[in-house]
Amino acid sequence: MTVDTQPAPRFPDPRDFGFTVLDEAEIPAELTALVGQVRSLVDAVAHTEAGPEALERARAAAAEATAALGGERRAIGAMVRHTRPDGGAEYGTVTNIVAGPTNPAAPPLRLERDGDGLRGEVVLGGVYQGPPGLVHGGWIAALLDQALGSAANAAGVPCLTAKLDVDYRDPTPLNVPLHITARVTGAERRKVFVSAEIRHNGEVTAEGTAIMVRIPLPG
Ligand SMILES: CCCCCCCCCC(=O)SCCNC(=O)CCNC(=O)[C@H](O)C(C)(C)COP(=O)(O)OP(=O)(O)OC[C@H]1O[C@@H](n2cnc3c(N)ncnc32)[C@H](O)[C@@H]1OP(=O)(O)O
Repeated sequence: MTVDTQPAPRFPDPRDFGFTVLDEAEIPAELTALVGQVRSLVDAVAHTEAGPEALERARAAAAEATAALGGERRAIGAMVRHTRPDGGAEYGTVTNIVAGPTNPAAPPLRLERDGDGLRGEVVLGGVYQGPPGLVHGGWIAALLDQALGSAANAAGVPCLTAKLDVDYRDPTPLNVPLHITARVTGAERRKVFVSAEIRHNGEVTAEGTAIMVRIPLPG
């Protein structure tokens, strides 16, 4: 493989390309608490065996909570900036389905730099179930895609996934810590090659490799 490009040291500021960006510190604590509460609600609803009266009370309370938000919506594409301890900035969409801090449907997965790559830990509960007691294969792919994309983007250039390969090596259990690692393994022209693993108790349950393609930026 020819490695003929070097990653740029800094990811471009999305504001320069017309995106709204908020700093993660600007997310109100009340919103973070609400997101956590809704995650608990989704888990409770998915697994409830409550009777009709309790279900109707819960539905009415949920409708009231929806109305309380007043229809004020953040724009699609809004981004959030995470400032690393070294002062560098990382960006993601604020409602990213895997890692978005305001998305109750996101587990969420938080990835931190670790040497040349990224690592993170996540616990997926019953709402991520596929086969009995196991994480849905599509969500395993989603976790890997996020880790792979984040590793490529952490190298400093915006990329999109062009090709994703997932090797499901062992069942991935629910309700246990899953350790995720990802790293860039090479680059060739606009292609960035990345590799990631999900481990439980030190054993690899799934591996992913991807070809990410760098997006040409205006100017
Ligand atoms: C900001 C923080 C982000 C946080 C992480 C987010 C993680 C989530 C990541 C995602 O889920 S991204 C969303 C899913 N992916 C997409 O929606 C991408 C859809 N596809 C496209 O938009 C285009 O196909 C793409 C930009 C990937 C490539 O189109 P281009 O027209 O720009 O590229 P082109 O066809 O010129 O190919 C450039 C190189 O890539 C190679 N390539 C393109 N598609 C490929 C493919 N599918 N498989 C293998 N190689 C591929 C192609 O062969 C070529 O290689 P060479 O330089 O060797 O000639």
